[in-house]
Amino acid sequence: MAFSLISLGFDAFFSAALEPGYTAGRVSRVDRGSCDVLCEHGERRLPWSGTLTRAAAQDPVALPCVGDWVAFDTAVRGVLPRRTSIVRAGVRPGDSHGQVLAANVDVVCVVEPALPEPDLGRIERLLALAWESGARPAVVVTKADLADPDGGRAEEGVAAAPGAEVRLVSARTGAGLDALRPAAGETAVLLGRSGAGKSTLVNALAGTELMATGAIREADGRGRHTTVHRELLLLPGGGMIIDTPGLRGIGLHEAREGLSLAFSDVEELAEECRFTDCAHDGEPGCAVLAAVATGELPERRLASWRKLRREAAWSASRTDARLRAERTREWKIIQKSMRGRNRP
Ligand SMILES: Nc1nc2c(ncn2[C@@H]2O[C@H](COP(=O)(O)OP(=O)(O)OP(=O)(O)O)[C@@H](O)[C@H]2O)c(=O)[nH]1
Ligand SMILES: [Zn+2]
Repeated sequence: MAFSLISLGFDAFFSAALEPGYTAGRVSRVDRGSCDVLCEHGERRLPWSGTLTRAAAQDPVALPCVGDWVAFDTAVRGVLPRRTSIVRAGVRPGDSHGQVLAANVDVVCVVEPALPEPDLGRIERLLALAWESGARPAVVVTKADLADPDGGRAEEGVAAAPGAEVRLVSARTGAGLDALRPAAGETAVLLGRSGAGKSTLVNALAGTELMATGAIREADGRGRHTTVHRELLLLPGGGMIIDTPGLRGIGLHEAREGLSLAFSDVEELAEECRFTDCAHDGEPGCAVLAAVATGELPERRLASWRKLRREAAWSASRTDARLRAERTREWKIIQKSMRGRNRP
């Protein structure tokens, strides 16, 4: 099956970056050393080129990830600039590079089940990641059929997500599903813990089409619901969705801007503090603590903001240390070559 690039979300932003002689395609899935690419010729499995492998040795962020637009011939030559990218902190110890979870998505859905009760701290963490990505964030509370009919927790969920859409859905009853469907040419990604109901949601949105995929998967023994790969899927109606395996211990990576947006209510309060460098730690005239005292700002949320800010600052300091080391190394190489040149 051939794909029209426009229906996959290709536009002038990407075509401007495509060098002549290469074909453009969208990465639907990544494996070790190769990826599946959707393009005008259908679906292709392509290896990395040598140049790409070398670039990735310097910075793993150069490798294609699901949702990327790539330039290829017989191999993937390069990744086109990402319009949006969801970046988590590196997973290996001592890793100061980020890991790109998905690229060029329009909507990031933070998926959290209604039961057991939604983990507001996890929602806030993933929302910071979502805001930082440049895409539209949304909170999707799944398994609405199991939720308390009074919906008290859903309101708390809304308070934890200022500026983001909050949607209550049930894959079981179909409630709220249609509002979730990405528009034609748009891409949504689902982020959330294992068991949150992401794959069930994808199946419900895909209807019969993906059930066939499920059957194919059963035939190759991979099982139907075990999401082990991030994968870009085409939905009826022309939208695309990226299902991800449940994320455990997702760390923030340079998420300062994302945190400001995810905690815009706290930051707005902080602007009202008497001292511009107020640490909200008992200083006189602190608007943040005043809001906690009146109950306007939940104490839990303030604690969550502090924790995530510390984490983001730590990750940024690691990146700064790496950049300094790289700069020193480059400087030494330059000095060495200059010394060589000056020698008689
Ligand atoms: N009652 C109810 N159960 C649901 C609903 N959606 C999902 N479930 C159940 O929740 C469990 C987990 O759903 P999955 O879709 O596999 O969760 P996941 O987020 O994809 O998990 P990973 O693939 O491991 O990341 C399954 O037993 C589903 O049947 C819903 O709307 N209502
Ligand atoms: Zn203050």
